[in-house]
Amino acid sequence: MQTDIGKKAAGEKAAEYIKPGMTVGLGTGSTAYYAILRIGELVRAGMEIKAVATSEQSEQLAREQQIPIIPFDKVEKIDIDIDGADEADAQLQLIKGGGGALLREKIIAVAAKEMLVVMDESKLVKQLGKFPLPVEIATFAWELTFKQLAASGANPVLRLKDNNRFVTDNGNYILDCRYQKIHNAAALEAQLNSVPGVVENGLFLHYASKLIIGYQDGTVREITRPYQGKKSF
Ligand SMILES: O=C[C@H](O)[C@H](O)[C@H](O)COP(=O)(O)O
Repeated sequence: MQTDIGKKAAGEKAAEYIKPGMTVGLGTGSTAYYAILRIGELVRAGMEIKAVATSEQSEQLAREQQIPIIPFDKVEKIDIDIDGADEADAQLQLIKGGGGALLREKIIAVAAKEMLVVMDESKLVKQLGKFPLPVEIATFAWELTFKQLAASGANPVLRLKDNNRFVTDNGNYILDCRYQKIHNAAALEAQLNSVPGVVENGLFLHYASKLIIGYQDGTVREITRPYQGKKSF
C-alpha cells in the first residue's frame, strides 16, 4: 500500500534516535509498528536497550522482535517514547487513540523525556478535529457519560468492533467525538476531564517534542519543538 511507504520511512527514522542504554516507550498503531520492527533489528544486532509498551498488541510485537520489555516497577526513566498520531498540527498538538490505546499512550508520553511522533503526511493538519476525538470512558453507567458528552456538543458515537462494543486494554469503552474543528484544544481537554466517567481523552497537547513525517517518496521531514526542560520523573 502506497501510504505505508511514508509510515515506514517515519518509523524507521525515529529508531535512529535510540542510543544504547536507553529505556524506550513503544507506541501503538501501524506507524509505530515500523519503528518497533527497526528497533528489533537494532536489538538483535546487539544494541542494549530496555522498553515499555503502550498496548498489549505492541508488547506482543516487541517480544516477537526480542526487545526486552521491563515491568513498570523497574522503570527508572523513559528516554524516548516513539508513537503515532491520528492528527497533528504544526504546534505538535495531537489527536491519538484511533486504535484505542490513548490511556496507556498518555501515561508513557507524560513520563518520557522526549516523545517522537511518527506519521505519514496525511496526518498533518492546520486545525485539529476532523478526526473524531477518542474519549475513553468507564463502562459503569456509560450511557449517562454519553449523555453528558452529547449535551456538551461532542456528538459522541460508541465505538464498536465486529458489532460488539470495543473494549480497551484497560477494560473501558471509547466514545468517538465528532467536533469537525477544535478551536480551543486546551479548554476542550479541561472540559472533557471534568466529566465523571471520562477516563482519558485523545488530546495530546504538550507532550510531543518532534514530529517525524514520512512521505510517499520515502523522504521524511521533522518538526521539532524547542526543548521545554521536560524530565523523566
Ligand atoms: O490508539 C492508537 C494510537 O493512538 C495510534 O498511535 C494512532 O491511532 C495512530 O495509528 P496509525 O499509525 O495506525 O495511524
